[in-house]
Amino acid sequence: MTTLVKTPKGLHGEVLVPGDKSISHRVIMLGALSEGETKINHFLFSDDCLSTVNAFRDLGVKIDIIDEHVIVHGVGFNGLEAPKHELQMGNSGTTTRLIMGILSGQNFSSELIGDDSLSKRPMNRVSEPLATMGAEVITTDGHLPAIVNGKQLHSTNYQMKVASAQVKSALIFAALQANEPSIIREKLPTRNHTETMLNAFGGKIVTSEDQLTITVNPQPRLKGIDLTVPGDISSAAFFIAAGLLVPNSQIRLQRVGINETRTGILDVVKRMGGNIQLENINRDGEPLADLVVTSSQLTATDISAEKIPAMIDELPIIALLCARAAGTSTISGAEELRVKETDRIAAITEEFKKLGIDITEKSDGFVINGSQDWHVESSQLNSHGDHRIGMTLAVADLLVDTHLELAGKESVSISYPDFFDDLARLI
Ligand SMILES: O=C(O)C1=C[C@@H](OP(=O)(O)O)[C@@H](O)[C@H](O)C1
Ligand SMILES: C=C(OP(=O)(O)O)C(=O)O
Repeated sequence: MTTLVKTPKGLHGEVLVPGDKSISHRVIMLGALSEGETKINHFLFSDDCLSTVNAFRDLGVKIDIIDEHVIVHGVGFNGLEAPKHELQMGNSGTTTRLIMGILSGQNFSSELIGDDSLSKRPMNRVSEPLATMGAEVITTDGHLPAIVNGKQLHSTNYQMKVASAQVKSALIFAALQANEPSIIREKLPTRNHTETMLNAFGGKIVTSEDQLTITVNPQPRLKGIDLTVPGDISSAAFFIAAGLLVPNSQIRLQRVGINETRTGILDVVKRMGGNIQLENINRDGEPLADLVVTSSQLTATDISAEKIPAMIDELPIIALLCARAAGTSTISGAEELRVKETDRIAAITEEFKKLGIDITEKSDGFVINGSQDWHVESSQLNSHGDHRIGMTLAVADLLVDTHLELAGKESVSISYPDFFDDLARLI
């Protein structure tokens, strides 16, 4: 891979990890639905989050970007305007599914379109539960393009069928516009940013002690806030792996979000014997810490369904940790990976085999026999247009002497436009 020095002698330095993608999407949405201004620091300027910014601009919301800061001039739930053309969702599943919940309760219709990858991803997981509230989301055989015909919504008491923060959040956004309180029951706890952020904006969302039942009180008057977005642990994950796997490394990852619905990777690394120290922990609002990562010898682990939501986007890079660890690791209950930007189970298996990794594809995950000694079978790697596969392969490149080519490396701009620059600075 042209930008990198082969097999570096160790990675050293600090990375200010870019803003959290999930939180960046939500702060634009909540800011738009609030009264007054929302001022955002450390917003993630990546393609996915810009899809959210552009969609809300198309809905009549003024959003200023001044230097590195974003100011959303909120219009309230009743202030969105009918878009003059289709809303372009780009590659972003989060934008699409959350906005469906918002648009379902408006008094106009909207059409949502997306790129080829997004147009293959399932949308009936959102349109069907929304229909229990009287919403009308008309998909194309369960996919985009979709038309959302805004309706007066009523409350729901809904048991979720998939463990998905996107589906949960769509239902919460719709429930805010309903006439009575709604109850949403999760299968497994998923990231809770919508709930915690809504409460910070003045909403009343109550989560049960086991995190599985969410009660949404409708018709809140939301007020804009000032927010500094924490670093994205899903982006930090690539440097966590690089720091652990490249011998003689020590890296400090600054101001990373450590919300416990997202830190599955930290638990896995600990179980595998990896050395990550948390420093400068700050628990005002979304918790943050610096992560200090030191090269470690890893041992194999098993990851099953109940652990998956807290590390769903980190599974490609966790699979790489397993590929380097001593022993046989299994990842199961991860069938959701098949409906991400690409089929991540198939893509990881195909690309890891090129690297000489002993990996077996399962319907819901992998079995991986780890080794420090891979015999590269093909140097022509492919991101499959998926940012997380691309960054995983870039970390793998640090571990082999063979010159590798990565097709589709530009896909990193979906969540981490400066990824290759930040990596190069550590070498
Ligand atoms: O709500 C969110 O911000 C996200 C939820 C997850 O998707 P699912 O809800 O489909 O699990 C995750 O994979 C995605 O990157 C971001
Ligand atoms: C799955 C992801 O995002 P989204 O669903 O928003 O496209 C991701 O970022 O890995």
